[in-house]
Amino acid sequence: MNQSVLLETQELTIRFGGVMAVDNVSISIKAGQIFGLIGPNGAGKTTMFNLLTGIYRPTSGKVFYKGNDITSLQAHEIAPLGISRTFQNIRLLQGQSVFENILLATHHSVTYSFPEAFFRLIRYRKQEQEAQRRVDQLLQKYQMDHLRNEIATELPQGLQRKIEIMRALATGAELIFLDEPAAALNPVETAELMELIRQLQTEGHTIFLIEHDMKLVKGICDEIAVLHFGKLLDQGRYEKVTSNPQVVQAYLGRRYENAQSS
Ligand SMILES: Nc1ncnc2c1ncn2[C@@H]1O[C@H](COP(=O)(O)OP(=O)(O)OP(=O)(O)O)[C@@H](O)[C@H]1O
Repeated sequence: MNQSVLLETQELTIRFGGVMAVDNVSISIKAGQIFGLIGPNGAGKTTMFNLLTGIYRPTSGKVFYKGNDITSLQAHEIAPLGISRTFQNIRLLQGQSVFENILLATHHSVTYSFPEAFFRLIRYRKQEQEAQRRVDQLLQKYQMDHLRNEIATELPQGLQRKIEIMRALATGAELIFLDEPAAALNPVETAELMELIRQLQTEGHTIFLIEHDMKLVKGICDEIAVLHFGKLLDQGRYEKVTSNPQVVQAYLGRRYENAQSS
């Protein structure tokens, strides 16, 4: 596995009024890792994702991707760098097929230059055909082609999550953020999700996920970080971090016992 640092935060901080939602957090994620972010409700995990994907601008601190400072970039500038995300609440388009939902995600990469206005239609059609071909390839690769024309929002939760992940893949993302991907999934769906995430890692993707399901975290994460009231309590391998008394006291308790008994 390539162990170079892919994403790094330095003393990242955001304050909302009197709340330090993310407070001086420095973490680093290596290329090819599955990295988990855990912590109690309201600890700042989703805010951290929002900072890293250009939705929020930090009060102070820096974000580096492949060694480049991306702190001040906006979401539409970050996605083309090869960073994509899924959300805590599944955000698929109502009434649209699986194919259309994934195709839409490719549209940020469809470009045409102004001086070529006359040829724009031809160019657009070509790019659209290429995007459709890519989506069909993805559907085949991840055994979803039989669901191509199904309405995405009518499928079981596990498949909807998978479609969301495929939307992220369709953008060509190298680094994928997953915000509570196992939320609302049953144990079979969670096991399939873990397999999919492992497969993505094997294919060279780096995964940064937020999760409360400690069996999933223990099962697939190479490293984890723990947030508590916006502060980083610890970062490192699962066994080391989960034996840190501060972490146990702040968050783990029963969750940790459940994961250990698996
Ligand atoms: N846009 C905002 N404006 C004001 N406060 C915010 C905003 N976004 C987040 N917060 C606050 O920041 C803190 C961290 O919230 P965040 O949603 O990041 O927590 P979390 O760790 O993702 O929690 P959960 O596990 O419940 O999803 C909370 O106190 C929240 O109310």
